[in-house]
Amino acid sequence: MTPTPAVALTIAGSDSGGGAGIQADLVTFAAFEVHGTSAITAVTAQNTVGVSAVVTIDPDVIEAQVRSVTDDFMVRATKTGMLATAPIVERVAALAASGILGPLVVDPVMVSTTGATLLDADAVQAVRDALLPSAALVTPNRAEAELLTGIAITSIEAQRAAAQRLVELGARAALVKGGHLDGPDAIDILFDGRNVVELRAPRVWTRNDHGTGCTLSAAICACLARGLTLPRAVEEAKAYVTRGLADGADWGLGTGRGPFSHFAKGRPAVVA
Ligand SMILES: Nc1ncnc2c1ncn2[C@@H]1O[C@H](COP(=O)(O)OP(=O)(O)OP(=O)(O)O)[C@@H](O)[C@H]1O
Ligand SMILES: Cc1ncc(COP(=O)(O)O)c(N)n1
Repeated sequence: MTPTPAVALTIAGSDSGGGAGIQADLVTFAAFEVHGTSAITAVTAQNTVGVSAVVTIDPDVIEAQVRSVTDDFMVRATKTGMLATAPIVERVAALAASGILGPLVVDPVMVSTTGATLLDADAVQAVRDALLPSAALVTPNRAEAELLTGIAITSIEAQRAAAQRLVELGARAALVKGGHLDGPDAIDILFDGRNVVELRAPRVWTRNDHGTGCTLSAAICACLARGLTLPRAVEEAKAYVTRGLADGADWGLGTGRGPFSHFAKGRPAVVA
């Protein structure tokens, strides 16, 4: 029999194409043998080519979903994804500040791989001012780190500077991802307020990279729920992403930026 799993919560948007958002998060939680719960912030009509419609959910209904989960389950860690609007960011930040979410991984989703806006312009400031102070970790990609810090990310040194700035802004730790920088390796920089760690993996040449950011933050969240330290959680999550990208590199799902593979053989090597 499988022992009772740890519980993680994702507060994010739905991707009808199943590549990113809530769908990627729940599949990733399951891969790490963590029970996944969810609060949906927005419904997107989306596929590998684009986003054709977005409906945001009333903050009261988002809060009700969160409280339904936290009133009944022991949530060990939470991640946020697409938060869409400033009022949603502010409501989620208030829930986080009240202490019911456990360690919070903030993936500051702003634009989809296919170029659609997933966070209103006026919500960026709410992420910076209200949400970052509750984050155990914030995981921006290049463009998100630039918007949040004002630092142009053109090098590893700039990634380090941005990670340090994000910690100054209130996050306990920052992972500035390098998937959108050039070079033979995909290099992410983790700063936990004391140490800088460089995570490096060979770049996989593929068009199937839709959902990698969601998957990375969900995998970190799952590992935190299982009791791993932050550096170990990030290391395990990065390995999961690299393996999945390679596994699905030649897939032909959809005609655009295809979904990431969660079917790589072998279980994630997580020991709590
Ligand atoms: N082609 C690649 N090969 C290997 N690793 C990659 C590749 N692209 C991205 N990564 C890794 O995947 C993770 C997500 O990084 P990225 O910078 O792409 O974030 P993102 O833009 O939020 O993701 P998404 O592609 O879902 O929008 C990081 O660990 C990054 O280093
Ligand atoms: C609902 C939702 N959440 C997040 C993303 C970002 O993922 P990606 O950058 O891979 O498109 C997305 N496209 N849709």
